[in-house]
Amino acid sequence: MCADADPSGGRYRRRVPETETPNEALIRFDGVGMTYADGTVAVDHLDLDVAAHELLTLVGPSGSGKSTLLRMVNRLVEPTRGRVLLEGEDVARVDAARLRRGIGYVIQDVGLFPHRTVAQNVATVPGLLGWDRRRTRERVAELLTLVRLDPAVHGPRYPHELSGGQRQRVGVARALATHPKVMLMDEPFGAVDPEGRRSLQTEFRRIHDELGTTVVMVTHDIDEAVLLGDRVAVLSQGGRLEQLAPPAVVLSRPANPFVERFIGDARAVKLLRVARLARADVEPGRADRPVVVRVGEPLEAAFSALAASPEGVVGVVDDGGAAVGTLGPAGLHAALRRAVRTDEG
Ligand SMILES: Nc1ncnc2c1ncn2[C@@H]1O[C@H](COP(=O)(O)OP(=O)(O)OP(=O)(O)O)[C@@H](O)[C@H]1O
Repeated sequence: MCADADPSGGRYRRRVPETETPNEALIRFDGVGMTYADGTVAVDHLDLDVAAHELLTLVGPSGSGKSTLLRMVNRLVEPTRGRVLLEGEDVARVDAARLRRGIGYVIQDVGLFPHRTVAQNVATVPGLLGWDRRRTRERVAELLTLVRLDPAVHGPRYPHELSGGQRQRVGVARALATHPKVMLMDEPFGAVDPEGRRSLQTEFRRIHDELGTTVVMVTHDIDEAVLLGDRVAVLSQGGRLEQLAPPAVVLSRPANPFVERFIGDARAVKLLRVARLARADVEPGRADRPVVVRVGEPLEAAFSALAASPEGVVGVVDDGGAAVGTLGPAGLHAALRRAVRTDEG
């Protein structure tokens, strides 16, 4: 399949190094189930593959088993049936401490050590692994810069001297310290106010695109799930997988009434936000129009620009600002159709 036929708009595939098989499963939930000691069936029976470099969001109402599933990967929960394979290896056979050192884990309130500075917090796992001071210091500075904190200013501070959003950034930096292949995130931005949350989400997406770390993220917020995920897994009670698909497909073709209800209102608006303009949608030529949109921008921007254009045509430029061509209503329609196309259907 060529990149333009990819329902994620090429976002995911572009990040996969060419030497790797794009759809190789890094994490496999193989017939997993979890019944807690009091008889609660959190997850009944679930099969699910997470591809290398993918950002998979697990979304569903409270009690649908999202955290239980996530915690099976780093063995904070041992499934009562089935197995979880990480790079083909049953995690139950891997020493738990070693397993966890290789997996980043970010939770809602971060769990930073209050009496250690930001820099010391980020250096926690490198310290456990015996990295020398210089290597650790360089890595800490690199990571704080990556999450847009200033190592000189924020590094020496204590967690209580930061805002909630900044603490969450430190949590992300700490989880990335040892270049983990996998990041598990449980409502990572849940405690942050809505405005800070949106900028953290955008930045986390950028970091993910840059690093290509495989991420499984739990959220109960469908907007967050479709904004961030390469694919979205919608769960209901008992860890039942109601739909697993790229965001544009979930939004345009919910698998059943449960998913439709869970998405709620404004599906079309959400779809315009997650689907992105690709070169294939553009009429090649000069972008000599007063209103201009960029390849890769959400279709929402193209839609607004078209609505504002008296002629119903806007210019399109690439990332570097070079002219690519023009976009009219037919191109926008084609872009939407491409976004919602799916191999399964
Ligand atoms: N240690 C436990 N003992 C007994 N039941 C538990 C335990 N942990 C979770 N559960 C139950 O398992 C079910 C799934 O819980 P889980 O935390 O995985 O759901 P969730 O989808 O992450 O929910 P939330 O969005 O509220 O965090 C719930 O009914 C919960 O009460």
